[in-house]
Amino acid sequence: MGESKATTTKDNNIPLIDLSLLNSPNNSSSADSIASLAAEITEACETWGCFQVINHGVPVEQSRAIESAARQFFDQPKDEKKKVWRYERNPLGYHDSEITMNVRDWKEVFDFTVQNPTLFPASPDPHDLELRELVNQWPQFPPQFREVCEEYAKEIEKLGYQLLELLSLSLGLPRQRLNHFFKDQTSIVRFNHYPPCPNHPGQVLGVGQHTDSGALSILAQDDVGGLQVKRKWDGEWAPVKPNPHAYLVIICDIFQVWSNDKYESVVHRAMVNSEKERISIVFFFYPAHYTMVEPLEELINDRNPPKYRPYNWGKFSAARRRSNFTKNNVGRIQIDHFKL
Ligand SMILES: O=C(O)CCC(=O)C(=O)O
Ligand SMILES: [Fe+2]
Repeated sequence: MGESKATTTKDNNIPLIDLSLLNSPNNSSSADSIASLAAEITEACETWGCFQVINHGVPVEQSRAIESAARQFFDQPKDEKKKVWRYERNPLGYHDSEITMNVRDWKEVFDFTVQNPTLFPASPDPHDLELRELVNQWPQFPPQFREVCEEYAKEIEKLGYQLLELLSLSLGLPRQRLNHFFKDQTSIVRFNHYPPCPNHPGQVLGVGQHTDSGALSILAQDDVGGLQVKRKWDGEWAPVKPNPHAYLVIICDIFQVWSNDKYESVVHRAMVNSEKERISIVFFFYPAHYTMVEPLEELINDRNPPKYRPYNWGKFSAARRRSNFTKNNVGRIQIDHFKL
């Protein structure tokens, strides 16, 4: 008999975690049941660097409303969308020319922040202490676009905190250990729209392989499919099958640093479809701009010394944004630059 190395999660199925314990009306979650949820998350993060959640508490009407608003917005002529064009001083709104790892992506995007306005460094220069207020740009059409986005942001932020607390427990830390980093959060909700790509579907990527730079990303996608995550144990691409009831939770670079590499951010990409357009909606949970990101002191010791030197989230993120505008991200800043 061949030896079986299969564990519960090391197959082709991204772990599915049920959060009904936290989101049912009369939830009487005991410490034990929360601990077992946290243990599921530990395994998922170590094995995959991502997991799906169901019974996540975000009302279905709100996810439907935001998907429909995104679709109606992108369906407009380019000139209409350009009325909320993002520019370097205020990088929120619409744009269509993102570059991932030096390759132009086949997509258009609309971004808004969860806190409006959001305080952010004016430049990546570490000596420049000037801050700027980033202000959302709301389109006139579809009507209620702004309300739909703001309502959704409140719900997805609640889920973000629930996941943050479970992740903190999953690392053996107090439940609210990480919450303070998000007091003045710089989080963004992003709509990604990938038009059909009839000519070169094999060569063009909707978004090239990358890791997300924040703490976690919470991703919803429509029924077309195309998102893939890289399996950590063999480097193969695994498709994330569309599930209208689930979000994909992605461990991002900040968790990799906080956990001193116990959790690694997951590499992912989106393929284009030759016939169908595709939409995804991502919540990027980002801490306050002044956050110094470094391995958490409780998780390091003589045998496990810090693997990263501290970096400033706002400056890091400003440098990433600058490289999007210069359309040249050769040497784009990565957490590897802070590796000890
Ligand atoms: O559209 C997708 O499924 C992936 C999007 C993504 O990875 C991103 O926006 O960072
Ligand atoms: Fe991503």
